[in-house]
Amino acid sequence: MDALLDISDLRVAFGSDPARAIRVVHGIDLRVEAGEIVGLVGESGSGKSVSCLAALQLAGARAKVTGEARFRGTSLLSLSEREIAALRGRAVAMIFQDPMSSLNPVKTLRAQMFEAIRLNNPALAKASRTALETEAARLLEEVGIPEAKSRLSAYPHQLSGGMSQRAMIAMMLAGSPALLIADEPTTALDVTIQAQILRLLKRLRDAHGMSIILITHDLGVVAETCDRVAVMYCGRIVEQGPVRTVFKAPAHPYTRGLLNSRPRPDLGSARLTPIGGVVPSPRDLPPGCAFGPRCDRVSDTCHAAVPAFRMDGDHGAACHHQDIAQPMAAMGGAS
Ligand SMILES: Nc1ncnc2c1ncn2[C@@H]1O[C@H](COP(=O)(O)OP(=O)(O)OP(=O)(O)O)[C@@H](O)[C@H]1O
Ligand code: NI
Repeated sequence: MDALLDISDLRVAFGSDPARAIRVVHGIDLRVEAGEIVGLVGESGSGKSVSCLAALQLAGARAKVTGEARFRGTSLLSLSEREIAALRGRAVAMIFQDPMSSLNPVKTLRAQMFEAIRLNNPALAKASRTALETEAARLLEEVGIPEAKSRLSAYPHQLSGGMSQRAMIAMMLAGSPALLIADEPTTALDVTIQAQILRLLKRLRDAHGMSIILITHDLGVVAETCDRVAVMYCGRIVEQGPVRTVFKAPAHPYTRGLLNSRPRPDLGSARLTPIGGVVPSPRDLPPGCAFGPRCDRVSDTCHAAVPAFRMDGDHGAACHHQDIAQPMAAMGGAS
């Protein structure tokens, strides 16, 4: 059966002159099944956002995108602007880190909810004010905004960060999307609110069978929320698999590094071991494996060739030394 979303060999470069274009995504493969929550992790600049934006034709006019991104079998990259615009919001929705910047500061929640409903729910495109009001209140209640009807007159600045993100999620639900791409949706929120929003996303998946791609820096968020995880480094997916498997027995040294550097309040900050070195710039990638210069297992082979991605069952990695994959016994797995 077709996956809900099937990205294959997706490449993104920026710049109009092909000879001088900066290549930032180097051929990624990612499948998302119906009802699945897939985490996309990696340090800043690894290409998480650009990959998702490119698949939806949102990477901007300067982006040169090749490869394939199929949604329910339809090739997204070959849709016309009108066709993809119709799909965005309805079948596929995106939410971002800073809900405040996505909300219009001079419009009430009511006006913005009505707009989202009219635009993304064809059945209510010409609905009466009463019908829109009922639907807006229903959506706000679904995302856990109490006394929804009375909140509709609020302006964005009257909502807390958590409430704003809930409101954004309510607007996105107006179109009943099958896939939600959530780009760092909780990074700007404090820990308690973050946990509430993540629980909300899981509840929406359970209630509607919605698939979610959750972009995050935070492996704790992945462990809590995701079924599968894909780890990106310098524009490539270097490891992917079920969250449990990847946390218990990471096959790529970069994944092991991320797991080791994850803050573990239970162990005290003394256990924090950051990955040495810095992420190379996409203008200046090292030859061979891009993680080579930071890797404790690096060998001549690593500098000579980019390692191919090898899948073993449902878990795979791109490392010349992945046979050295070791259980993360000391980490306690995905608790
Ligand atoms: N419009 C653009 N023009 C040129 N380069 C871009 C553009 N957008 C992104 N990039 C570059 O593409 C690379 C990947 O960026 P991207 O935003 O996808 O990273 P990310 O993994 O989402 O990081 P973060 O965690 O910081 O959001 C970066 O080197 C970035 O500078
Ligand atoms: Ni990003």
